[in-house]
Amino acid sequence: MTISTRGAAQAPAVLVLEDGRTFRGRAYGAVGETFGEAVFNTGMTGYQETLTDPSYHRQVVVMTAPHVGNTGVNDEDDESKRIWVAGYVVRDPARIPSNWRSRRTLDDELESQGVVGISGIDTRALTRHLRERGAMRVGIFSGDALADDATLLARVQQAPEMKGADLSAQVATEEAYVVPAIGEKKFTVAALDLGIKGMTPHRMAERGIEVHVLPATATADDVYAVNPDGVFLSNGPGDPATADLSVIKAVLERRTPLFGICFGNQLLGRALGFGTYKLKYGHRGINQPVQDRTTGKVEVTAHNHGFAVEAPLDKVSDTPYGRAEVSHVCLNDNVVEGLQLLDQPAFSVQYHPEAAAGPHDAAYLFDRFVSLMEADRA
Ligand SMILES: NC(=O)CC[C@H](N)C(=O)O
Repeated sequence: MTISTRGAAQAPAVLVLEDGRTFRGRAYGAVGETFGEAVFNTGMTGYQETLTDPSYHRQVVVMTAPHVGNTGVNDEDDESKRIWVAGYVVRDPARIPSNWRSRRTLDDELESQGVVGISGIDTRALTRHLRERGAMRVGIFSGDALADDATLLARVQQAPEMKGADLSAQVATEEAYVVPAIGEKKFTVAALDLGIKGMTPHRMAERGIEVHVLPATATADDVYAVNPDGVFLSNGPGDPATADLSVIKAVLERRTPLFGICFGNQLLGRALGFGTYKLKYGHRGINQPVQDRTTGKVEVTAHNHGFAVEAPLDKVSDTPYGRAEVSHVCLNDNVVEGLQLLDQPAFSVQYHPEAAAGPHDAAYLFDRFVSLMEADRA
């Protein structure tokens, strides 16, 4: 058992929002300074998956769950090779992790990976502030980085914004790699890594798909070099308005079965001619209600998105690649959560059917992708 000796003994830390609101607490993880976009995640479980989700690159994540770190850090649940969040904000860190898989404490893991965090602040007040004012830039400062409030505020206001940020290439693999099919191989999929989570190729592999994960900079020639039955567009950080759409357009031209998740949904939307916009504070958590309008069924789903597609909910749209419609919608706020083309085998969702962490209600979407590839072959 590892007992954290820190907690209240930690150095003072301060969190400064770009509108000047300030919260004082204790350093959690590394001591130092960090900047990013302040966003809140409402998941009661799954902090290890959250921390290692590359889509959180350059974001400071505020956990609304008041007690974080209870199950420590294990060697199985990482979604990528490292922690990506730019900073971490918790109310009450667990000092004694308790789980049969736990190998390290969360604060030790944050410290060893150099992730600056803060604990002991009123995360409910901070979340309500972000909900009312919207996601905004933030800084966390401790140790030598502490200074007077005006100096810290000026530094936060100089940090880069999320709008306009082109980040996929910073988090994606540089080299292509293959995730083999589990059991009999039935299909080959080329997956564009825009910030992919490890569970996603695994969910495909479980269905007999050999997944060729390609760098974010892959060209259409790279995609077709693997002779794919289908193409997959991953999740990823940053503003979808900055992404290059040439590969997606080439795939749509050739009518290859296409499935996208999250950033992938936004890029498919943009390739179809829809806009994307920044939500006020985004959807981040594992209990978001979504309706699949193609079946009427409601599913509880995992989300992590700050941008969304702007597409008409009440009519079929004509696009350069045929008719398209909104297939999924969030029941909390009517945000577009999925798109499907009616004249060719392409669809996408704004949320996370790979469910790491999260409920498994949306796993059928991987089966839908398999069905499209089967039909395309027939
Ligand atoms: N998880 C994702 O793919 C996030 C997509 C995009 N960066 C957003 O915040 O909306």
